[in-house]
Amino acid sequence: MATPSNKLDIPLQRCPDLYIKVCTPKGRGVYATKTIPAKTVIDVCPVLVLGVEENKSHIEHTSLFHYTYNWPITDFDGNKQVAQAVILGLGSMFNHSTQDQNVVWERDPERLIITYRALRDIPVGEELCISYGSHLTFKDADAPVAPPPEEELEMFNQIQFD
Ligand SMILES: C[S@@+](CC[C@H](N)C(=O)[O-])C[C@H]1O[C@@H](n2cnc3c(N)ncnc32)[C@H](O)[C@@H]1O
Repeated sequence: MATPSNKLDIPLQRCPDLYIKVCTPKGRGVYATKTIPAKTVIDVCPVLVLGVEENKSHIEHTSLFHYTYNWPITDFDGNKQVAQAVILGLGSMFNHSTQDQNVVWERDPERLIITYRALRDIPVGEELCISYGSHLTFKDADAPVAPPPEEELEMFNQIQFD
């Protein structure tokens, strides 16, 4: 058996208890086939960092735009910039959840990978979701539904007089 010998080599790890469900309200998504314990490594994904110009001139005009992550880089003059990166492996399949994120991710800029881990126990059948932050480019299928105004007023009255 060969093991990685260089410290920059990347041992891969993917949780096997997953499947991609198609035709969900968010398109395709990653779901658990078994309960996944908190802190389990879900996937280690290599990334492809795009040049800032390449991204602006080309990628932003394609569907790939909806799959890229911000990626901090330092240019040749030592200036810090935010580039974009395409995440290979399962990373590009995780949908967003505002209220029920159950997967966290961590960049490794030196080795050009992202590691995804379970934030808590994920029960069988649940979708694995990350957070894309607060600037979404689509209508959030998980957004909390605001109560109709009369119901809101009733709730307010209850809080005041109960
Ligand atoms: C990185 S892709 C995720 C995989 C994608 N669902 C697919 O089928 O290829 C990001 C896209 O998924 C969809 N998506 C992710 N989270 C969503 C959410 N909370 N509500 C609605 N659509 C979502 C949006 O179309 C978004 O541009």
